[in-house]
Amino acid sequence: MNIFIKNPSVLFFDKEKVFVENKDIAIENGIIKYIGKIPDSFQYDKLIDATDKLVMPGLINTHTHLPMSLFRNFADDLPLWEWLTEKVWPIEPKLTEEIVYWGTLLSIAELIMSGITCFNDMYNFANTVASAAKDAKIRGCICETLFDKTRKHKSNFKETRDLYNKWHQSNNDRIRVFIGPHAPYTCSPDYIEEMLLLAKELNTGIHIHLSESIKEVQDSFNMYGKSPVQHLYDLGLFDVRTLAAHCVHLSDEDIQILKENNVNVLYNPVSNLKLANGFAPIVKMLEKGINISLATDSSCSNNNLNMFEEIKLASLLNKGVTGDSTVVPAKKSLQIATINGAKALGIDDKVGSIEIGKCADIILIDLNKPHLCPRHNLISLLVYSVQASDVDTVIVDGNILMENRKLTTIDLDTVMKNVQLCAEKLIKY
Ligand SMILES: CSC[C@H]1O[C@@H](n2cnc3c(O)ncnc32)[C@H](O)[C@@H]1O
Ligand SMILES: [Zn+2]
Repeated sequence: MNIFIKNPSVLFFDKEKVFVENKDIAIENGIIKYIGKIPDSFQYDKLIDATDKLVMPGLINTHTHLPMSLFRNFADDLPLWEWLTEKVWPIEPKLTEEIVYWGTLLSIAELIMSGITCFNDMYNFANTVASAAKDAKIRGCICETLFDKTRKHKSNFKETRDLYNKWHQSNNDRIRVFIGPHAPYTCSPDYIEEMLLLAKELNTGIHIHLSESIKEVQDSFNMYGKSPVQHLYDLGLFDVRTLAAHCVHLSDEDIQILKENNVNVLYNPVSNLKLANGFAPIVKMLEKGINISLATDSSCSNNNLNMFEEIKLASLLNKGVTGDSTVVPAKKSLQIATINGAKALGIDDKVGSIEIGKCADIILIDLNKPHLCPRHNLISLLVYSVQASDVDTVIVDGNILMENRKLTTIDLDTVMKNVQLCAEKLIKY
């Protein structure tokens, strides 16, 4: 389908410059074909009048556990270890493919409705997560979580290999597959080394939780005599593309290792606050030139998938923590939520910014709202004033997934009904 977006304000990135200009956009077969003057010869199937709308790259949520929408508001006000071992891990063995499918689809509806066009998920039943992503036509990276400690059975690599063979670069390259060691504290060194070999063989990356809590760091020193970052570095894990979620408790030496090894840090400000894990040293890492991207974590530790909350918090929290109101300015938060996510996932040649030749993964924000008036500065407006419900239209790979806030690929009433039934089956009140 060819789409003509007429008269929008458009958010552009040019290296470190972030700016808004009024330019028409033409999309041909999923690709941004023209920006600005559209040739009279351009034939389109769909005209979108974007007067009073702002077009920006779709948000990229780089660390999710999508099926955990089923556990929303089920385990709150607990520290990470109790949250995992007393509430979440006891209930996860009751999940089935069907339950996971509905939970994932609910999360995907929430992603689309808050302007997220791409996710990076870590969960079991990754095949089912991929099926839901395929059905909804959203872009996403998946991995089957691998544990060999704290679980009865060591997960084998067959599932990951099958997942890779079935899904990697499938659906017009909307779906990619990573290797998913859960964390340094749930995977033994030998097991991590085997995963590294697999990642090298399959030429893909690693998605892992890292240095999330003080307990994790203390346990690592007790067990290995070194920090979790140093431990993974010594195992050679950072030889492949690594996406490390959280990275809250880091020494200066850890930060240097992350920088020297091009580790991508997936920043989860709300989840880090809610589980009382603390504040990741984002300003220090940005100063070093580490690629920071943004994420929500799961609906069980957040308790939603609203990236606009994370964007605002990324700016506010780091000002509060450092006592410096100039750090993580609005434009930086917008980069962290879009192009930096694409860089982390290795797809910045395809998505993450509005550029000719890139895939049309874009969202339209309705500016005709009282809390968005007057419009002094559209970049500040996007970070400090916009709400997820202001997202009007969402396009992924040239497919319209939401128009005037109506989902086109998901029957939301059916999904919500099924999720409620599944949640009642899982959790007896
Ligand atoms: C079974 S797949 C993924 C695994 O990770 C657990 N999880 C969710 N959020 C976090 C987090 O913030 N830190 C560590 N582990 C987390 C989830 O419950 C699953 O068991
Ligand atoms: Zn997580």
